[in-house]
Amino acid sequence: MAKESSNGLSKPPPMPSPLRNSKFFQVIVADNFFTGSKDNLRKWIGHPRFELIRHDVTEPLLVEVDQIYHLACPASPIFYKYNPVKTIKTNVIGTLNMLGLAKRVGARILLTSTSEVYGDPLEHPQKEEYWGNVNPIGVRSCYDEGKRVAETLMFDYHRQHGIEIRIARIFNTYGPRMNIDDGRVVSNFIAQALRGESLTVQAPGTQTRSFCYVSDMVDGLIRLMGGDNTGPINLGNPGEFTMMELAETVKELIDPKVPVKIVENTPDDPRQRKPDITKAKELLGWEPKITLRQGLPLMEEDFRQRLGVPKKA
Ligand SMILES: O=c1ccn([C@@H]2O[C@H](COP(=O)(O)OP(=O)(O)O[C@H]3OC[C@@H](O)[C@H](O)[C@H]3O)[C@@H](O)[C@H]2O)c(=O)[nH]1
Repeated sequence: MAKESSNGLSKPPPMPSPLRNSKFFQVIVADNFFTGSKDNLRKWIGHPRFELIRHDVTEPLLVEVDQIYHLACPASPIFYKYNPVKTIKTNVIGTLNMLGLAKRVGARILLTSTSEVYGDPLEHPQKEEYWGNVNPIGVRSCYDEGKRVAETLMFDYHRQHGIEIRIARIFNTYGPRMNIDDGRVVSNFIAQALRGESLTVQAPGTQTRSFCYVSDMVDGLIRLMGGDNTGPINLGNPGEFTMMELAETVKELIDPKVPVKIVENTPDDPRQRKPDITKAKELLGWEPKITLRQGLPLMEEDFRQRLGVPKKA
């Protein structure tokens, strides 16, 4: 049972799943493949302790598990805005279904929430105690309000039913095997530079983000799941860059000749984001190891292979 709960626990948890005592890990992946790809799972398909189910979390899922990583929801703004009703359904109905599953089988459940719960933040860097500055009727709200409701549901199930919960607030994350057309800034710039196209910096270019390499993120999520703290805990790399700086770094790495083009932005774009990761350091012993300058070349290599662009001699 979680030792730390900021809001007090009213009920003991359901009997923990007996699967906790099993000798081997088995992994079941459920994905509707709206943004995910089977190709990324190729090496596990056919493994005796791996199972892949085409499933949409907006429908109930009946499986026997002892840990649930509830990662479902498109995370790129262009994808989550594409079908906003579906996005909020995924966050509300999907989270209810996953919590229902956790309750039925006595599993611990981890939600990947987001830095977007802080909205366009008025505090910088963002601490977990900050309640955020979110527009409830904006075009991003299907995602940021969706994730805020998902956090609420997690805590309500924790307080009312004793479910063991973990919440991570993930900041912008990148790495190999990311969808080339994901639409987020790191994958866009790398793909554009490799194709010799202009890097599309959305105006004004002074807005900032903090970029976390995928293996650091996965390490943080596993520590959070295995630890004693409910969260929410920020997981992100505190290195902060303007989009113009990111474009210059990608140019320098891949092709100094590609131009930078300032393009139109949407009015909802947050101006700054940087995690305060004191909690993750203290409670999980976690901090990112891979800097942006170390992570970008690893992603470049993977994108080169997939785009068929050889390295210049
Ligand atoms: O081609 C592009 C794409 C994006 N951008 C800019 O880059 C910045 C970052 O945008 P991204 O699309 O990568 O995503 P955001 O950082 O806004 O949100 C993301 O970060 C937090 C995650 O939890 C969310 O899943 C995701 O929404 C924005 O200021 C955007 O205007 C560009 O300058 N050019």
